[in-house]
Amino acid sequence: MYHLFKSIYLHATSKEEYSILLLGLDNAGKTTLLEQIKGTYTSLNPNLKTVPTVGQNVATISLPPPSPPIYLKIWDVGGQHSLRGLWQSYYSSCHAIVFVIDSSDVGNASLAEMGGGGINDDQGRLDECRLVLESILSNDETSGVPILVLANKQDREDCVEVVRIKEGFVRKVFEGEKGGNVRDSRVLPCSALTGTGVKEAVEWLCSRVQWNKEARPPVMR
Ligand SMILES: Nc1nc2c(ncn2[C@@H]2O[C@H](COP(=O)(O)OP(=O)(O)OP(=O)(O)O)[C@@H](O)[C@H]2O)c(=O)[nH]1
Ligand SMILES: [Mg+2]
Repeated sequence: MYHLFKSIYLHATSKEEYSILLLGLDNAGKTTLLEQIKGTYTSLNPNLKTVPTVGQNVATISLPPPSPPIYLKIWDVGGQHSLRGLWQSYYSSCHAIVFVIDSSDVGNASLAEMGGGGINDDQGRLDECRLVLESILSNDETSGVPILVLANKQDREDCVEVVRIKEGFVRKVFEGEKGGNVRDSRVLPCSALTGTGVKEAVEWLCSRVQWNKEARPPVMR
């Protein structure tokens, strides 16, 4: 009887917790995004003066009503080339991935012919971004995991607009050979620095991890 009451009590008082993994090239804005999310959903002061991440940062948030009472545990990992090998150790336990792109560093001219840029094209880091996104999508352990692509730094004058990133880059990667399985995905604009688009991103994640909960069940906390 004790055990029955205990399990009823635990069920009534615990919340579902989902892990969200922030990935993307170094300098994309992952840590700034995590800080902005902390500032929006917790009483902690955001520190927007970031330094390159070596290792990981983590924050747990819950959304105010009418959002469902769940926790999102958000993992921010370093994006430098030498640190990307660590990413896969997070794949099997994450419930959604956010791929952050620096929209001012993907080369405006070359988006129309992704990967085929001539010598004078301003490629930015488009090719590197494509290879990294492809390697995430083609990993078996991310199969079926919802992916949100954030076209970050939309506050910058030299940014490429979200529709170009979506049509000229993301769609091609998802539909390409290394696109992996069909999965829930979305491309949204944001500015981690100013906070524009951050709530929309978190709300999308919140709904998608719950839709996918039979495939990737939450941890109870
Ligand atoms: N203008 C603008 N700058 C941004 C934005 N997001 C991040 N930055 C700047 O971009 C630089 C890198 O941001 P970080 O958040 O440290 O980048 P990161 O993705 O965590 O980088 P790593 O830790 O090396 O993987 C910092 O100077 C940020 O202030 C944004 O939305 N707009
Ligand atoms: Mg960082």
